[in-house]
Amino acid sequence: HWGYGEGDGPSAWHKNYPVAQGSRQSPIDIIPHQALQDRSLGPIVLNYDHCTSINISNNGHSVVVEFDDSDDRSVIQGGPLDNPYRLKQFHFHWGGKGCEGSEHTVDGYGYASELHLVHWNAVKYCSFGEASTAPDGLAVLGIFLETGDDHRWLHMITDALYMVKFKGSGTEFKGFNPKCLLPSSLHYWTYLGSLTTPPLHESVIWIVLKEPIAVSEKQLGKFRLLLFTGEEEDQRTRMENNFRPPQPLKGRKVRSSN
Ligand SMILES: NS(=O)(=O)c1cccc(NC(=O)NCCCCO)c1
Ligand SMILES: [Zn+2]
Repeated sequence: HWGYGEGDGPSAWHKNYPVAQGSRQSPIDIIPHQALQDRSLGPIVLNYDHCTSINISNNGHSVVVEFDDSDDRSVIQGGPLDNPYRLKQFHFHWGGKGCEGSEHTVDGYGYASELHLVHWNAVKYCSFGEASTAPDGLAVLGIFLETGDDHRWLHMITDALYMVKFKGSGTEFKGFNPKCLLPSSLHYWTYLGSLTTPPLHESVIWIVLKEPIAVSEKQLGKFRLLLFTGEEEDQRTRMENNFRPPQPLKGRKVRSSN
């Protein structure tokens, strides 16, 4: 199976997932000065009000909060999107120390972590699974986390992490609205890319917010108490550095909201 270690990490994924060397892989290094200012790009609109979080779990690659996606209560629309896309889950990628851990980089610089809010096109497709293989099937909102002051709401997640320490563990997690994790500005970069983990489907319209949110080193440290391994395994491997490095742009254009 795939992972982030020596033998099973990002440089080995192409063996089982040849699309790893495809033409629209993610993440990428975003170079702001090369992004195209596109005045036709409207604002991102997030309707997370009647948010329907269900559970939080450790899938052996990250910590994931899943949502009830049986209707259009929690959607993202506008910006580069032709339809509303339904919120399915969010998860994080992080490093082992300060300066690296995000998947996208900006002018070659990484952030300590990156939050991915994953949405699917329920107008055109019947399930997340079907959408995840379609070129316009998914929309992922990426938010950078930098170390600084305590984040006033992130504790709601970090306080639950001890309950999902082991791969395969999960617990109820109701009433969490991810709107509280957004920065003040919704200015963004957008480009066509892929899932950043196997199966690496080239099905994602990426929307990466320019403004990071601040979280404390203490809060980030709690993510590193999670394990890649299950309770029954004797090998206890700390969950950290679960990020894929930037992939070749291969001629793609990155657009910038104004
Ligand atoms: N990291 S990401 O590109 O936002 C992303 C979004 C949605 C799904 C995935 N990857 C997967 O679902 N991989 C399937 C296996 C993971 C759980 O075992 C990655
Ligand atoms: Zn992700």
